[in-house]
Amino acid sequence: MIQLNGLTKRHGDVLAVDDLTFTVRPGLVTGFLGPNGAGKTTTMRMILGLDLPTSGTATINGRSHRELLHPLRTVGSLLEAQAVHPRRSARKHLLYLAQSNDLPAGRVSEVLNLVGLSDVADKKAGGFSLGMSQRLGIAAALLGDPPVLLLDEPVNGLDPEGVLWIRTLIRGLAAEGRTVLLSSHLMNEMALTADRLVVIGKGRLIAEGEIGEFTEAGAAVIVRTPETSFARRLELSGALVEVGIDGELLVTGMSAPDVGRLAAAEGVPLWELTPHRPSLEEAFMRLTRDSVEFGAAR
Ligand SMILES: Nc1ncnc2c1ncn2[C@@H]1O[C@H](COP(=O)(O)OP(=O)(O)OP(=O)(O)O)[C@@H](O)[C@H]1O
Repeated sequence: MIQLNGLTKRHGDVLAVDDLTFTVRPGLVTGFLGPNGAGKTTTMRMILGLDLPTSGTATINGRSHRELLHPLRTVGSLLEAQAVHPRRSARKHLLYLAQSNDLPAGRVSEVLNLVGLSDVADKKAGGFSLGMSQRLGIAAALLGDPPVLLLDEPVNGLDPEGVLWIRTLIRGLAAEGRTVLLSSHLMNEMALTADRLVVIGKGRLIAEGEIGEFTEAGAAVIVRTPETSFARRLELSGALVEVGIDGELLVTGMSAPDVGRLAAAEGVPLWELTPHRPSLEEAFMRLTRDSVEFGAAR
């Protein structure tokens, strides 16, 4: 389990992370989302003891990272910037990590096999493609067989086969009871991989919950009718109505059957009555539209 309590990080004038409190539970994949500059990497770096909080705490299974005797046995991580010596082979890199964490050398071959790098294990890591480097990073994260994993943009640079591979791997790790915190900008991928979401913007918590709750919250009914006064009639019955660019009504707060019943009772002809559930991407854009650091003018 990962627990954040009032976690805050200030870089000069920038409040990169602002009083974050949330829990990442075991046995689930928790997606960590936010627009560019929201503070995701800074939060992960503080959980991993790479940045010191200005205030607040981050603990992994009840301890701060610096209290962990053999960190790789408790938490594995993949951060965007990979620190691998370019002239060192994948195997040597992992052996070095294993030694410094008192892990058996035999574990190195196991993780190389698990990530599909056995054939290139003795090649210099400097010549690896982005996808191979990601796989090496994942091998390092899994080296200590840790109960907690933090993965920042793990599908970066992977081809479709690699993306499917990592999705299956991550889901399997959570199914084994591990705690997995995963950040990604790819919403479709997140929708397929995560069970829960934590969304932040400008360093602050915006929302958290089961993935289905995010799309349910934005559920609407698309209505087309030649009767322009029907929008007002819907509002008088408690619905919220937005008019789309083609004149269609986007109705929230009322189910499709109730819209249909009201139309029938009023004798209003309907040309369309379609329940609409937003994609995770639409739900995310709606949630974070006030927290985008570098957005296009609207
Ligand atoms: N070392 C630093 N010095 C000054 N400002 C920093 C530093 N690190 C991060 N920031 C600022 O803190 C904020 C949060 O950055 P962070 O990289 O954590 O966001 P992010 O959500 O990971 O973004 P992205 O999705 O673009 O990777 C940004 O405004 C960033 O410019």
